[in-house]
Amino acid sequence: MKQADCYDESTNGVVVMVEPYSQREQIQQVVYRILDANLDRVREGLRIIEEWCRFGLNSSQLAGECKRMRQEVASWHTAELRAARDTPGDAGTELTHPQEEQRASIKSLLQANFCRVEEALRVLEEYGKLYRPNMGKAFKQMRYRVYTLESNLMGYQRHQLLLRSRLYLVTSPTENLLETVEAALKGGLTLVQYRDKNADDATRIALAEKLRQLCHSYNAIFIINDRVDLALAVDADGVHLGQQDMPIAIARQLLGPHRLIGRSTTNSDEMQRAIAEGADYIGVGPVYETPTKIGKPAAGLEYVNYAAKHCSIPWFAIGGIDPNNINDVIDAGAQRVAVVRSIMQAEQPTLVTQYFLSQLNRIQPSPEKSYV
Ligand SMILES: Cc1ncc(COP(=O)(O)OP(=O)(O)O)c(N)n1
Ligand SMILES: Cc1nc(C(=O)O)sc1CCOP(=O)(O)O
Ligand SMILES: [Mg+2]
Repeated sequence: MKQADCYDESTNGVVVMVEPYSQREQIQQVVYRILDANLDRVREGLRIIEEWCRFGLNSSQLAGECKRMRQEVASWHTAELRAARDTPGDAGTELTHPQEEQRASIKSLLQANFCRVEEALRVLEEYGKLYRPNMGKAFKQMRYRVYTLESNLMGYQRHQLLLRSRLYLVTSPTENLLETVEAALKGGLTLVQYRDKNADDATRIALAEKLRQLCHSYNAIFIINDRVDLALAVDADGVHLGQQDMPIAIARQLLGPHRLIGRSTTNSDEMQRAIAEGADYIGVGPVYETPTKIGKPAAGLEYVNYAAKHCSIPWFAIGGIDPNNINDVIDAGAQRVAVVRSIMQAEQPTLVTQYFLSQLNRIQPSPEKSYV
């Protein structure tokens, strides 16, 4: 109705007959309500994402992009759209999905809100065409900006976590793989690589899916050893490639700019090539000879020392590192280490993880050198 329904206090109970909306006007009101609700939805979702960019990632660039989009959305939220709001009459306000009540991680919280924003933008794009000639186009463009923001944010987030990660667990096949990895995650581990040289692909995919979920529920990075196709299949955070594995340039083409690529290196030439080819991190080793990689001669603490002086990207000393020699490796200049047996074969993986981290966290983080 355009005026008070039937009873109006201002007329002391005198019934005022009002002219009903025409069918066309009723439809217009519905469109206004849809636009009003979805403009709010986009702004709320962007605000939730913006808070993480600002306080969680300290990224004024990503937070600024969220803010600019919120302001643009606000400029479309006219008084007539707001006036159409009818919250008590909205049949959708009580509909919630059980997953809205619970979020497993920051990643799933962000993904849920990106999804909400993108859906609402699509609604604004379609119904907006009925309201203003250029509204559909404006929200289509914004939807693409949000896709770009999502991809940048997820990539940035991964990279930040890589920079903060001091300990890297490379798994070996065992019956209680998930339990052992979870125990290490409970000890504060933030970087895991799934490595199994012998399992068939079906087994690898099934285990990798479970490991990815587990790692992400602890806000840890999940990497696949050797296989770019498996990394894509299970939506891993990246891949680790040795000198005989796929060239980095091809892996980058397949994985896109935001997933991580690690490379094994044994000497300064391999290190410098890996950096030039765009690796996100390198393995530096074997520091000591190890039964986990039979036949690979030790590169020794000298190479660790070289990496400490010359490596411009995050690097992990690997090979034969255990609680007894970790301090020698640290003294040679390592700030990050990768281990297999020390955690996979530990009786108490949580305690061993905590011990490694306690030693590694004693070192002041020095920025990666900007020269090689
Ligand atoms: C962190 C890390 N560093 C080195 C390796 C070894 O990779 P590669 O040389 O390809 O040997 P395999 O692991 O495939 O046997 C690694 N996996 N992780
Ligand atoms: C998988 C691997 N790569 C290495 C390299 O130097 O490239 S050493 C290594 C095995 C490390 O196992 P552990 O911690 O049990 O010694
Ligand atoms: Mg390999």
